[in-house]
Amino acid sequence: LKAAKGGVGFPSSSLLPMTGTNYNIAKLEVINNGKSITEARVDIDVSWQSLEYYAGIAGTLAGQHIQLPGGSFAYTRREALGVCVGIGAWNYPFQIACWKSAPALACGNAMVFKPSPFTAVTAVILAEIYKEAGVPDGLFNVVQGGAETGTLLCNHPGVAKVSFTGSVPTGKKIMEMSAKTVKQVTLELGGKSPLIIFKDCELENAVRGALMANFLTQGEVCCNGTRVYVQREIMPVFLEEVVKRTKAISIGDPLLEDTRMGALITRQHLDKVLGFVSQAKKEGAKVLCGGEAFTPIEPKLKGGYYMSPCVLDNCTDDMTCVKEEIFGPVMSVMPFDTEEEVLKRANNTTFGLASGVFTRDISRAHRVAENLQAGTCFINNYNISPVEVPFGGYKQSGFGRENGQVTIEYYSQLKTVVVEMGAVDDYFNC
Ligand SMILES: NC(=O)C1=CN([C@@H]2O[C@H](COP(=O)(O)OP(=O)(O)OC[C@H]3O[C@@H](n4cnc5c(N)ncnc54)[C@H](O)[C@@H]3O)[C@@H](O)[C@H]2O)C=CC1
Ligand SMILES: C[N+](C)(C)CCCC(=O)O
Repeated sequence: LKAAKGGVGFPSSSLLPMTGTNYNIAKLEVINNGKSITEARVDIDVSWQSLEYYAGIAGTLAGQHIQLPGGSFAYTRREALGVCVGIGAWNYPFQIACWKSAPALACGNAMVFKPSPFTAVTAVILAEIYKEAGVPDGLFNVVQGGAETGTLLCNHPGVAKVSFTGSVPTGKKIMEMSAKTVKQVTLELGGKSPLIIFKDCELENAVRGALMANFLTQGEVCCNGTRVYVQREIMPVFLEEVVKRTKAISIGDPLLEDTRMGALITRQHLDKVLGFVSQAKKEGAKVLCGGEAFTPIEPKLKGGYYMSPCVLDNCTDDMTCVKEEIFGPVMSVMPFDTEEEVLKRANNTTFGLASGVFTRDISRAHRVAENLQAGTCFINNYNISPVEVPFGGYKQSGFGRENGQVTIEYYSQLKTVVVEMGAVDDYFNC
């Protein structure tokens, strides 16, 4: 925890080469994932905040006392589920491991965590941190592997719960496997979230919000607001600003302080994202900037999986780039005229992870938030996720929540104890 906070090293770690105090988890996460060091630091901050938050909540877990007639009473106890499995995605490797294990351990469970094979390293660092903090052996375990390992964990009869972050197709398989022994399931799946920008917005904030909604972690974020609906009157000025700033994003060595966009996760994934851009062009979208493989000047970065962030104009709701999760730095922009129309279009998706609205009209903001079918609605910002605030999906984006007090309910079960203070009824008259 100390290391996460300030770069204080762990003497016992075999994985972290110690070169002073600044070789910290964030740096390792950059090497793990490819995101910029500036972002990785935020991820690690959010991670230790999650550990502290649930450590605090652990002492507050309580049941209810219910009085019954005749002096009898009942009480409820919040108890652990048992062994919980966490299966993580590669976009927020350390943070996901914390978001799952912190509430799990706070509720008295053990956790077996399987990171994505693309980002295997930092979950092991978390295990070392827990060990140093005094967590007994076996309470938090990291198992490495891919789909086969995940399948074994989900089918294991000794596992009480599976918490999964990843794609919708894998989430469906997890649910199916878990059904065999009635395991509880939390699913944090994909999205194609709408971001609605009204003409009365604070434009500067709306433009910044659109960048936040699309370009963090190279666009590989499940709750990204990739369908950007802009009220027609402000479309030209919005596009001008958003394109100007998108072009100015510094892409390159993610370990450098000035870099704001690093490399995508794999060559295959980069090709997939570039394929979405080609398909968008074929379907009539106009590339206003980016959407191409990018080669940084430094020779050592040649062959890296970089691409320039892309803004697509002339998009319509039926295009592939507007319907499917791209999971890369590609923003699709569409005009709208009325609130009623845009709400219908925004909700016309099988996903429901997040949503956003920019407006200065307070009534409109809350009305839109109420009517958007998504687990989160950001008003006048996007993609901020304080640990106190529940995060999770509607529709095929999943169910269950992470963060916030409510997550306790997803990692515990309620026992009712009924106490008779009088005689037992002679009901059978014998
Ligand atoms: N919602 C989100 O945060 C994420 C969404 N995705 C989406 O999924 C796409 C594919 O990325 P992947 O890493 O292949 O995601 P994925 O959903 O296949 O994998 C996520 C995790 O599940 C594990 N897994 C895969 N198949 C499994 C199975 N049958 N049983 C149990 N565990 C299994 C993986 O090893 C990994 O740890 C991305 O391009 C993106 O569109 C990917 C990562 C995160
Ligand atoms: C931290 N935040 C909100 C940008 C993304 C967290 C969800 C994810 O795992 O993609």
